[in-house]
Amino acid sequence: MNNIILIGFMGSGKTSVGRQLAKKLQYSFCDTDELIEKENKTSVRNIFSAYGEEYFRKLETATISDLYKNMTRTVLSTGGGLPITEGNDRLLRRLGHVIYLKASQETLMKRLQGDTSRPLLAGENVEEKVYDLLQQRTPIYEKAAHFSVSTDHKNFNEIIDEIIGLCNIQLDIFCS
Ligand SMILES: Nc1ncnc2c1ncn2[C@@H]1O[C@H](COP(=O)(O)OP(=O)(O)O)[C@@H](O)[C@H]1O
Ligand SMILES: O=C(O)C1=C[C@@H](OP(=O)(O)O)[C@@H](O)[C@H](O)C1
Ligand SMILES: [Mg+2]
Repeated sequence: MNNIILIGFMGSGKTSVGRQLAKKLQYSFCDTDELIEKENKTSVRNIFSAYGEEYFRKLETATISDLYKNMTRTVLSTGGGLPITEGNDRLLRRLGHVIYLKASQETLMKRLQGDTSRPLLAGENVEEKVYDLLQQRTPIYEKAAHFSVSTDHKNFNEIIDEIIGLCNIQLDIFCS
């Protein structure tokens, strides 16, 4: 159980917090979107437009199923919709500590402003889309996670230190 899994809504900071957390812990870093893009040699946006959301969800489940074999000392950031697919919560929890990065609608709107990489938020009425998805998904994130961390008005270091505290990880500090 020496892995940390980050879940939460688009824009909650899973990818950016995960990368910095891994660096601080000297852990490996993986992001399910990045693994899928590498494996399929194209962007998440292209996969959605060419094959649809359902196909992308199958790729997500296959990706986390594969990781179980040899993932250790790793921070895994997930795509925001990954825990929504039935059964994925169980797959995530057997990989490690599952942390839900929470953010308010207001914070998310600020962080997602001008984004063009997330197909579910493309086009008009982004605020309404975020609101509806947040209503649907919040209880699922809460149920899937071992711990929740609010990210509103917090910088990356504050969030990272909170996660480390929750997972009870002892940091070895090497002075040279
Ligand atoms: N705590 C934070 N403070 C300020 N900006 C943040 C914070 N968390 C995330 N961001 C910014 O929000 C945007 C989305 O973050 P990202 O890590 O891609 O989220 P996710 O992977 O959850 O969709 C990025 O521009 C990132 O720098
Ligand atoms: O919430 C979602 O359904 C999605 C979130 C995205 O990842 P981020 O949460 O890292 O933005 C990416 O997997 C895809 O666009 C779908
Ligand atoms: Mg991400």
